[in-house]
Amino acid sequence: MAVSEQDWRDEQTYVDHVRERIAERMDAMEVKAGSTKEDVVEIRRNFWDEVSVNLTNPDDIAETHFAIRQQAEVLADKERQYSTAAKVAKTLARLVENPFFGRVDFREDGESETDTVYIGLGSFRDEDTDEFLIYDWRAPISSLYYDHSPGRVSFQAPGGEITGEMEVKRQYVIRQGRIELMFDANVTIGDELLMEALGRHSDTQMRSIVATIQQEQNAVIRNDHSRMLIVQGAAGSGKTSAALQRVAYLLYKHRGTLTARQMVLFSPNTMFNSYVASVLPELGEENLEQTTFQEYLERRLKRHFQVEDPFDQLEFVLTEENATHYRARVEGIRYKSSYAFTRVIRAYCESLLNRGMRFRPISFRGKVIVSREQMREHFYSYEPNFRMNHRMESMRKWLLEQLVALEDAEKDADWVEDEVELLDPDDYRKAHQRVSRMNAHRDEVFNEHGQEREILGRMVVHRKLAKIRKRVQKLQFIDIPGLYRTMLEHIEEYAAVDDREALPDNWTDIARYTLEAMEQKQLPYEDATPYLYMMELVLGMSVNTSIQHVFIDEAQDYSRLQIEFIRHLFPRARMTILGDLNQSVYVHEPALARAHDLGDVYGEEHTEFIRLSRSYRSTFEIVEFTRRMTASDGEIVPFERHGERPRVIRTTDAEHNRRLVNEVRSLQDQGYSSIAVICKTAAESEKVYAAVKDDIESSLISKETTRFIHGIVVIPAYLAKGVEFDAVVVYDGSRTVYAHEHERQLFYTACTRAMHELVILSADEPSHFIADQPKDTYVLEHESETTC
Ligand SMILES: Nc1ncnc2c1ncn2[C@@H]1O[C@H](COP(=O)(O)OP(=O)(O)OP(=O)(O)O)[C@@H](O)[C@H]1O
Repeated sequence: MAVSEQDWRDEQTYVDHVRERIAERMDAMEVKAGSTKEDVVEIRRNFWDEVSVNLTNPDDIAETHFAIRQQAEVLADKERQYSTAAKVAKTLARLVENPFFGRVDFREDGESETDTVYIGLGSFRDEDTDEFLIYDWRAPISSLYYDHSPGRVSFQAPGGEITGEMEVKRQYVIRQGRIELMFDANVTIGDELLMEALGRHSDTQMRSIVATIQQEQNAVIRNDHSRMLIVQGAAGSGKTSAALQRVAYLLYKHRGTLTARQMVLFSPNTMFNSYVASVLPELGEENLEQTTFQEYLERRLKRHFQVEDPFDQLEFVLTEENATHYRARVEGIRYKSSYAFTRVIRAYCESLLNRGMRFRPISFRGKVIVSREQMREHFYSYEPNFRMNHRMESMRKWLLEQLVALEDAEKDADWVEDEVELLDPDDYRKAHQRVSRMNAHRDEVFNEHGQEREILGRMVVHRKLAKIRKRVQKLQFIDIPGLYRTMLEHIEEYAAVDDREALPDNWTDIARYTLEAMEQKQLPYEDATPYLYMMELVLGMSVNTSIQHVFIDEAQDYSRLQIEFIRHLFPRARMTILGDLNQSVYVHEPALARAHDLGDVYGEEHTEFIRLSRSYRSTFEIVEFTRRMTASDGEIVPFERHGERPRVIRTTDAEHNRRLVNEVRSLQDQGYSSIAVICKTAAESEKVYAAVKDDIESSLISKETTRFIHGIVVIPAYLAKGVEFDAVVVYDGSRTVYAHEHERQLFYTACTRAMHELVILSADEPSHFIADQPKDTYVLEHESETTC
């Protein structure tokens, strides 16, 4: 709807007025922040002058302690004031540039006056009139802007639902205080503004989307009742964006009780972390902790094994087809990610209460002091219904007692005698003091020398046993690798009758692959979570109770067991999982494949599913081409932003790399600066990079890359997951490269990274993932016809 010239003038006047008030506040804040900072410096400098330290007697000590605490509290309070002021100052600096992006005029039922609500990145209240000149985009009333068109509307306020009439919904693009675009929208968030946002070139960092959040995304962002929120959405439908704006929303809604440190995001790789790191700071919030599941596995298992990462596992699947154990391994990966295998692990651990627990003997100076048999006997002397965690606690206690008994038994041994001679004078002094204290109130004269000798002897043995004690404390007397091995070797005994069918025929080969790797102190990725799960069931779950919200992005990469594992790890947390089955590049069974079964992780009533079907990243033409590669093409809706149709270029081996260089150059000439040459594997990426690096300035991305790099990159498809580029050149989309069904998702992921242009080179006949598409969704060129 057109906006009149008078409206433009009025709105600009309002912008000017708001900016003036913000600027005044900024000046005032600067003065205040300056004086708070001076206070902080002053208190730090004079900290000890303000505290009188007197340690003469217990009363003085207590008084000194109290004075220090009081002074530390004053300092902490000032520091808090300063950091709050700094945060407000940052928000004001953002608001002065771009005070708001939306407006709704709302008349609440029963009221005669219409409120004009301007919506921006943060709230701003005029302190003289007590009027909100800008509302934070996360305020309850702001949801009107995201959820409704003008007409009858309602929103949820803390006190309940508020209904009324929305008379105007207006959107703005304001840069450095000038309104550049403005229009009235009558359908959700007007396409013009979104078009403007999506038409821009990509960046090294993801941007916030607050001005153009769509209704379906808003449902994800503001969902505050589900314990588990499962978001499934097409490539480019804004899952990651919605997740990050959701973090900002939750931090706003629960300010005072929730901090960024109580939230954690599991992401696909460290490069992705750097890509999304600027969104929350842009929204005026601190970043939440970001990690990868692999980091967690390695942290827990590195003492025992070198844990394979998912990328190496995938490289194996994509490149080692001729290996003798290929089929066994691929089937093993699938089976071990299934829920049937999780049940086997549980059944096995349950059976250990009756038999089969494996122990490591405890030896000291080459002599077994507690044998496996003794431990086994003790372990199985408990009542059968004595649970595993209680047994472990009792075993630990019992073994520590054995060590104390050993101190007693060994203290007079000859080797101890020798070691006593070598003790420090300080140890002698300590032993002497102890003896004096012991004898202080006794009338008889004791053999003080003998007493000291005994203390010193115990000291020697106690110290020698330190390592063993630590191992006992950590329950390292349980042979976890041995247990896992036994479970693999005798799996049929533990698979319930219903689950036996799920067991692959070639299980012996599958087990052998893992056992051989374990011999080499390596753990295949498909075994890492099952192994850790079994370990936790036996030794007790480690938990982190401070985390309140867990976000899992690219959730299609997780098995059901991994999701459950995370749930146990953070027992107090709510979980938001976001994924796209069409991008399941790994061969394991993704938990999302049976998303509705995930309802029982927290219970159906606490679980909600949301589907995002609009795809925003790529042009209409790219989405039309890619969506049919998936099984859910009907659920993927392109956004009406048009561009060129994808081009498939049939090359020859001899001309392939030259054509690649020409294509990249031509894309650069069209003004695209972020261009990805997407290869199938790391090995292919290395080869391509070596071949073209002298002709085009580019960077090779590997799993070790930690920063998202702008410019031209050569990258394996699986590492490009989650990120995007202005233009994508798929290095070789021929049928010899993308031949198998399990490579469909990889190919789809590669193609859907493109925002504006997609080019696919093909050194042979194009893959059937391309050939099966309707011919009018892409342009097929032949090298001979188009060589420039
Ligand atoms: N409401 C929106 N307004 C503006 N841009 C949006 C919106 N939603 C998504 N986008 C843009 O679309 C692109 C894709 O978003 P995002 O990466 O969040 O999608 P995704 O679903 O996580 O994608 P994928 O699964 O393919 O990694 C980003 O450039 C993002 O900024």
